[in-house]
Amino acid sequence: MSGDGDGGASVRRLADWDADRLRALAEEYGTPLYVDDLARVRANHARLAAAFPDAEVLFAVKANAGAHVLRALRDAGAGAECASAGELARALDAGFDPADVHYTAVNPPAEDLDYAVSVAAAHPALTVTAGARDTIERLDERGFSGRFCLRVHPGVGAGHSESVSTGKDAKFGVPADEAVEVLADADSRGFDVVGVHAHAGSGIANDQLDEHARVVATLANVARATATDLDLEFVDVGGGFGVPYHEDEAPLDLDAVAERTRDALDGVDATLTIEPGRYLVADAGVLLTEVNTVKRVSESVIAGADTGMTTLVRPAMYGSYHPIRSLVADDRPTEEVSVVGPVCESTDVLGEARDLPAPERGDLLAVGNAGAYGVEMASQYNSRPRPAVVALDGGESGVARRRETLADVTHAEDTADTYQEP
Ligand SMILES: Cc1ncc(COP(=O)(O)O)c(C=O)c1O
Ligand SMILES: N[C@@H](CCCC[NH3+])C(=O)O
Repeated sequence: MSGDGDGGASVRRLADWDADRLRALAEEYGTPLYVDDLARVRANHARLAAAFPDAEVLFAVKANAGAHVLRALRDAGAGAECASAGELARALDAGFDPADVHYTAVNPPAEDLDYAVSVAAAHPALTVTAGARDTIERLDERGFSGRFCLRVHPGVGAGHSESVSTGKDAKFGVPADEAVEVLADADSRGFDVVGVHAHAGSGIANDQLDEHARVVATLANVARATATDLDLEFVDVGGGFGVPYHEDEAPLDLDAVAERTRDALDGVDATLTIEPGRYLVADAGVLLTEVNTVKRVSESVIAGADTGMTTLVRPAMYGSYHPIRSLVADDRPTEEVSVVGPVCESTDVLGEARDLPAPERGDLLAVGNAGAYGVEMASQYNSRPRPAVVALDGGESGVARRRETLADVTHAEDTADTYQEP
């Protein structure tokens, strides 16, 4: 793990992290602990920006909304794509210029829309993206007349699993064959129509570039069909750029993605916008957890760790693979180990049948690629406080998010009145 985020390397594997540094961080801050390396975030942004030199890059805040990450990406020159009022507030707090911020609503609650419309009134440079006729009407009802982008349902999906494919038979966007009419409607309501958007799904791999290209081509067709009536500023082809989770998986061929994107745009006269989340932060983060229980059940070895699905839900939720490394001296014999958490669910597993040094109580484990959709999807299920997050930057480290306490778990409840009043 070098201080420059491993420079231009297109992937940082879990094995590349400095074990001594991770052990020292666990010692200093305790476990479970998320570690986000900001140098790596910046390196990922620089590589992406180099592959898409003419594109506007918006960071999909949902992947990791920590202020440390947002500030690092803002300073690197990225904008922000926000899926909720909360993400919008966090992006503005982190100092993003509203001109570089898109609020991309999916059937937004009324409070979200009220907030977004008020932000748009105060900051006319903000772009609001909607993917339903209802959302357009609800914006109109609130007097919105700002920069507007239409999310299109392209009819083509992609991603690491069916559950994260958004482009086909899903709730997102207006069907592509209705897009021209809906854009004209938004225009007639006085919205400043500036763009079209689509997102195929999350975790697009090298063998899904055809799907990606079809999504881009669909948007390009919509843009061309409206060109005489509307002066579209940008075509936003979404995010979804995948990263390798398995140790032997090849990195995404970013140049190929960029080339297929340019080809599919086929000369459309508008800025290309991309909104990656995972690609910028996944391999910049690890989760550190300590083994507190070792069991040998039949032929299996189970290492019970001090955290699991409440901290990193992806394995339980999608069956996702995250690399796991034991940070103990590697002179122990290797065994096939399942790493499980402390939650009362059988799916509370961080990794199954991994070749690891025979586990012992007190071992420190690192779970890789935890920088995206890790702490963001953490919960307090089983009344478990969420872990701390530490930011690394070169030789420096500091708490980016403090460890929650039991008081944080109960603070929204007025315990004295519980069960007293209806
Ligand atoms: C609209 C939109 N943009 C961007 C993203 C970011 O996706 P990823 O983190 O896979 O790049 C998502 C999530 O899938 C999304 O729904
Ligand atoms: N949360 C998902 C990705 C979905 C992103 C939001 N559309 C994951 O962890 O892979």
